Amino acid sequence: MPIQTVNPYTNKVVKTFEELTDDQLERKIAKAHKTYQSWRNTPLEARARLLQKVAELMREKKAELSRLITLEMGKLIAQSEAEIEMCASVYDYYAKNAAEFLKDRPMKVDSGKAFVRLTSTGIVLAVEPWNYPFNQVARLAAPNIVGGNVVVLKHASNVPQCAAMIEKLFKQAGAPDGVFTNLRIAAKRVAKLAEDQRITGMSLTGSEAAGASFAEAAGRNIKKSVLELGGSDAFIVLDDADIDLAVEKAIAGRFNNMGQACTSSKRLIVMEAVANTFLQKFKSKIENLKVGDPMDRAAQIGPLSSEEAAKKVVQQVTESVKQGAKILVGGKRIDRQGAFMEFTILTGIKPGMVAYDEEIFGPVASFYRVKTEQQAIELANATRFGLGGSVFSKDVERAVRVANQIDTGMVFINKNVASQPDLPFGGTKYSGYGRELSALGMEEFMNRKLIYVPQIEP
Ligand SMILES: O=CCCCC(=O)O
Repeated sequence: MPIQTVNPYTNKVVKTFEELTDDQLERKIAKAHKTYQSWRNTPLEARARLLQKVAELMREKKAELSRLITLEMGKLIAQSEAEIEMCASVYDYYAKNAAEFLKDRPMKVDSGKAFVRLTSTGIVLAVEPWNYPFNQVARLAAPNIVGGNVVVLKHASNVPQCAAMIEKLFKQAGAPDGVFTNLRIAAKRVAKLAEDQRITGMSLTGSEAAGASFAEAAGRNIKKSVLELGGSDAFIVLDDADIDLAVEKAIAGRFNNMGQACTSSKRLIVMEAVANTFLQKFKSKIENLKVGDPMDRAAQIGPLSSEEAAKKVVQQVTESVKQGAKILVGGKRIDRQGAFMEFTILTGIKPGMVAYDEEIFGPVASFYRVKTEQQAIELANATRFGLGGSVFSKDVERAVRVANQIDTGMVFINKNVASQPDLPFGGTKYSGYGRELSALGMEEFMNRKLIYVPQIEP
């Protein structure tokens, strides 16, 4: 994959970038390593101030940064702005809470004194995806940098300008060279980086296949890794749900970012008693939306991230239809230039069909009817993925009881899954392991060091 900006609204190449040579790469890692020696000893207050400054700059430059996201991966401009706001709140959150999260943890011991202290470990390698090109980076960079680690980023090859901009923001905020470093390299060079002893932790958000080879490289080198991979989140609507609320959240959950999120509400599982009402309202809200330039605030449907992405999603739909699924709405490319496809609802999906077995990373809602709560739970769990899920019911205790039986890392009640800085984010099963955000995200690449002072007998 060339490292280049291709505008998915036009499918035109905007700019192509050279990869770093091996020498350049080595110089950047050496610099990051050298900087780590001083950064780890820089007072926490100064590290927190850096994050605050990054947050401020992001808000100041919101219009420019949002346009870059939209240019490179096609997100509707208002959603790009929301990403930048969210991202600034992640930097703020860790700036404000790091001192609390890093407090020594006293241990109960029979004699003497013992505590666990979180200490930094070195360079953390972040391999990040294009779908939230600023926010995915923030969730790894903020807790690690404030914790005293330094970060090197291998970003997706289709968002090189976003990647360069994040490095620039850190510099403008006053970060010493090497605290945050953008590595413009191809994915195939990551395995070699895993062998580098200066790199002490590795985090990847991406596909299951990329995660497996990344974890293998980390494992061979006895390195801690965190994986945030795909998902097939169930969006369960129980028979006592507020249907208008459920419809509103299902639209956001499935179609925000053109359905290109690991936590998109990919499977709508609705109890028979309310299924027709839900489906009719859901369908009516996605018909007759305005298709257009994602830079134009009036557009409601923009392009997918690339021509290949749009082709793949339409092909998954076509294959599912050949296998017996039905298209209720959409299902096709939109007849215009750019990586466009229609918002789609699929019904009649059965095990063995592509739509049942694979993650569909685009604007396709898979609709299922179930008769009972138990069937909803079983269907929700009938996937290799275990990232998130939602349960809708006016009876919160009932919803929590259902949530408790869903095998995922996160379940939201009466809300679509969406990250926020103070909630842990991550999955189980083939969706990966480890957590980002909240206090848990702060610990992944820190050393939980025991310090024990025995009682010296006089
Ligand atoms: O692909 C992962 C998307 C995460 C979306 C979020 O941060 O809510």
